[in-house]
Amino acid sequence: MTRSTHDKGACALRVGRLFRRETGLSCMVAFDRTLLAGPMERAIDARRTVESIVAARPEAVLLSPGLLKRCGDLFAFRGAPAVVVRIDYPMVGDFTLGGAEQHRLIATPAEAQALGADAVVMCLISGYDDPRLEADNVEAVARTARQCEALGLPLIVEAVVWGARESVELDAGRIARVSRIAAELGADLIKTQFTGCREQMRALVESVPVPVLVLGGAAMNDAAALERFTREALEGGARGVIFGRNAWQREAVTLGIEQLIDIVHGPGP
Ligand SMILES: O=C(CO)COP(=O)(O)O
Repeated sequence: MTRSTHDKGACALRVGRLFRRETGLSCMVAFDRTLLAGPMERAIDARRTVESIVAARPEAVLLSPGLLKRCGDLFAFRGAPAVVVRIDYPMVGDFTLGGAEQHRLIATPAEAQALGADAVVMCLISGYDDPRLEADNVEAVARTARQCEALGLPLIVEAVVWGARESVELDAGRIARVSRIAAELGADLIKTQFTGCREQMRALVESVPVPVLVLGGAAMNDAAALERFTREALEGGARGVIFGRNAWQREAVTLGIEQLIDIVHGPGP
């Protein structure tokens, strides 16, 4: 078997493990915001938050490299969620450095895999104030995709319209554009924004040749609104969700995530 055949198979195998067999969908929890924001409400004791997330058994949990080092043992049992590691540091929006946008890699795919990663995440951001940053970001995604291919490690690209040049209003066309670019650069999965419109999600999904997951954004604090948002995205063809604050900032973290899992997959037997 040639190396490339083997690696393509390894990546497909690992991508498949991120989805529930019965539904073909995935409910992931992103607990990586504190990498950029520092301590946050309901995430002061990071290990406790990870414990509460893992107890709900989502398909995967997204963590920073440092938190995986401190909390990896919480995933060391059969049937535990997969571990996805963020390997970049996007300084945009609230996270600019002294007001200036930047983007940096913080680990290689091989380093993340050595920590126990089943997949890695990095951003492709459309809308930096300085367009050269977008070019650098494109190059970093492409280089990382080639490294992931050599390891058979899935690359999830968070393809988003975020930077200083973008308006706050979500633009479905621009989101679809950056998602397609991410897939063409070599992403195995896309994590992107959802405008709330099923038809716009359908158009995006049809134009992107890899599975699409939607991110959650700021906590809605409204279970019905969150359910509606999730259902519309899935009806639009999204293969799942990867929610952060709308998962771990809920009042009862484990129960809230269990409810989210039921929305995605339907109630258990
Ligand atoms: O995109 C995310 C960070 O990876 C998810 O976090 P939020 O849902 O809290 O925005």
